[in-house]
Amino acid sequence: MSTVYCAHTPTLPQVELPARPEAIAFPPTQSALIVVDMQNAYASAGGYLDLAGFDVSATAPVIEKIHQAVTAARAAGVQIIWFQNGWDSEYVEAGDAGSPNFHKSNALKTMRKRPELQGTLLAKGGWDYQLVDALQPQPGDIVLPKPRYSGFFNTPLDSILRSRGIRHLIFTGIATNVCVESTLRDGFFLEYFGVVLEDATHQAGPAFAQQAAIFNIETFFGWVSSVDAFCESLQRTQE
Ligand SMILES: NC(=O)N/C=C\C(=O)O
Repeated sequence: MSTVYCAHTPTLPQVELPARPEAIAFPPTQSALIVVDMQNAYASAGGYLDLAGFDVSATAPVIEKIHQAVTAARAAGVQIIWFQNGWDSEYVEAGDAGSPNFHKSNALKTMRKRPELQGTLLAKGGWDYQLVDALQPQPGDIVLPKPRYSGFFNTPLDSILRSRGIRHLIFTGIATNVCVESTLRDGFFLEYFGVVLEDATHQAGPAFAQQAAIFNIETFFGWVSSVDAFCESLQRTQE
C-alpha cells in the first residue's frame, strides 16, 4: 500500500507511520503532538463529564497511552502542544445567552441545574480545569488555553504551527468526538495533515460516538493510527 507524503516537506527526514486508510510520512522535527484537554474535567471521577453523566471509568488506560506517546514524541523532537479547555470563573469567555455555547455546553448546563457547582466546572484556576496529575507539561512544551471545542478558534495555534513550519498534527486526548475531531477538522481546512492515535483518545458519550468520529477521520479528514505504531516508528528513526 502507498504512503502519503506532504509535497511541502520532501527534503526533511521522514517517519513512516502505519495508519488507516494508508501509511503517512511525517518529519518529526516539523510535527506536533497535540494533547487535547486532558484535564480533570474530562478524565477524572468528580470532574465535569462525570458530573454531567458521561462515563469516565475507562480513561486511565488513555492517560497511560498519552504518557507513552508524549515521552516518545519528546525524545524524537516532536513539538508537544497541550490544550486546556475552559473559561474565566465568571464565565464571560463562555458567552451569554446570545452564544450557542451558552445553550450547548453541558458544563454550563450542569451548573445551571446544580447552582452549588457554579464557578467550579472548567473555570481557570480550579481543579476541574487542571491537567490530570499524571500528564504534566515540561519545558519546551506549549500550553494553550482554548475557549471553544476547536483548538484553532481564538487561540494562536495556527501561527505557532506556521512559524515552526509544522504541517503534521498527531492527536490524542478527550473527547474524540468533540474537541479532538473539531480541531483535526479545522486543521484539515487549513492544510494540516491530521493523524489520531485511536487508543490515546476517548469519547464523550456512547461507544458509537468513538466509532463514528474515527470513521469520519479515517474516511474524510485524516488518518488513524495507534500509540504503539507511533512509538515504534519514531524509535526506528533513532536507531
Ligand atoms: N474536550 C472536549 O472534547 N470537550 C467536550 C465537551 C465539552 O467541553 O463540553
